[in-house]
Amino acid sequence: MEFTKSIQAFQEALEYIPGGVNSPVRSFRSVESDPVFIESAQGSKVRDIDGNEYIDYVGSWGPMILGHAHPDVLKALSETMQKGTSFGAPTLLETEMAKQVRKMMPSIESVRMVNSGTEATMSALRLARGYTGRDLVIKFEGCYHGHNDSFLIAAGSGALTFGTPNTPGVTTGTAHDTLTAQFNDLDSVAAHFEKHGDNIAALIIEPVTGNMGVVIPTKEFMQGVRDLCTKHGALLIFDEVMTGFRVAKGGAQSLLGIEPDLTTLGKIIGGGLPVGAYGGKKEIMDHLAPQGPVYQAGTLSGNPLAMAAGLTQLRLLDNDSMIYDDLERKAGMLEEGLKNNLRELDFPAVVNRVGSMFTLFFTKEEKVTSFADVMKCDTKVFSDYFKYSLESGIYLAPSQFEAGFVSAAHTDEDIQRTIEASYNALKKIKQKG
Ligand SMILES: Cc1ncc(COP(=O)(O)O)c(C=O)c1O
Ligand SMILES: N[C@H](C=O)CCC(=O)O
Repeated sequence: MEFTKSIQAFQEALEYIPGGVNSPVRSFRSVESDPVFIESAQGSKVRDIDGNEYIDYVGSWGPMILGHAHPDVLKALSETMQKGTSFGAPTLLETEMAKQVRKMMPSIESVRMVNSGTEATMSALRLARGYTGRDLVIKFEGCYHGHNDSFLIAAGSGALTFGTPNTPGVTTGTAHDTLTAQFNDLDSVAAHFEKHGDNIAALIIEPVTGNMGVVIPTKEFMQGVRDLCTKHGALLIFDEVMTGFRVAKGGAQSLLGIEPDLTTLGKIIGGGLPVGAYGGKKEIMDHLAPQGPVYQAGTLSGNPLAMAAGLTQLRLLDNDSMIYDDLERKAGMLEEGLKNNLRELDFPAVVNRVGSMFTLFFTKEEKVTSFADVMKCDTKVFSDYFKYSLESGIYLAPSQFEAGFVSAAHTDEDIQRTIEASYNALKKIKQKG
């Protein structure tokens, strides 16, 4: 494969954009390469500016559950834009979106639209603080909730990939108000509640993690977390920016059978446009301005183009009775194929998957159920695996600490090609020794 144009484009971008990218995870720095520049995408494939085509498992980091450039989403966008692109005034589309969200995720009685997942979690935390009159928040090591100061403490995703889980620029005071606990370790949560129970406003969690790779919670852990929040009067916030409408139609909360007090959303809800949302019980949401005293606003919030794309995507997901079964079947086929490869080649690694989210962890451990397990992964092996995959036309997230996404547009042939490419990549790594 030729990457000449991408290499040149990156050199130029470095001159004008910090690190050459508008979000750190897009850089291939942690896998010691230059990023490929994408020109177009269709269905399950992305194409770079050198003309190379890849089967895409990044899916714009989650939103593209129907695949790229879905004709219905494009049609909704093109029809909506003829009427104007932003009004800064209420539209019917916003209420339609709120109704659709409540239908698919009934714990969300009332929802406020924002422009990113980061805005959603930032606003949900402010609301939780305003509602409870308390200051502290519990988050989990390795979980990522966007780049708000309060959550860039022991953060996952790019912050973990690039070795800055506690980024400079966050004040000591802010960091002091964030308590960290261990995923799948209820004692670590209980200890905080015992010590600070009457000043904890909220506990925020990725109910299935994606930002340290896919780690699955035990039922006891999640129920225990719910019970501790209820007992101590703290709000339970499920950050479903990644898992919402992804792991199931009703998100991780429907899979786990646990109702959070607030939910944050993003990615899929925008159909590929910049959107976030947060919602929950009306009684809590009514503390937001103008109804209540907690202030949060946005010039472009509920933007008609974003609403049109997101609503179209959500309705397609809601109305197709087979779509989640089909995602499960294809992602299951991929999981089985990857596991067979590992067995055949006697290659130490673990595949974690929930619905259409998966991670292949390069570790000698039997299971990956905690942040400590994730930290034992061999990122050097991942780096080789990533590069061999890319060269054979498979586009993965350039970090061990991320999830891969299967979309409705992936075909069985795409999955088979991916399994073969994975086998070849593992074999090359073994031969290299
Ligand atoms: C679970 C989770 N929360 C929050 C965010 C932040 O969303 P955004 O990148 O849209 O700000 C992300 C992704 O970046 C995420 O995966
Ligand atoms: N892991 C992040 C979100 O899920 C990746 C997206 C980004 O930060 O650009």
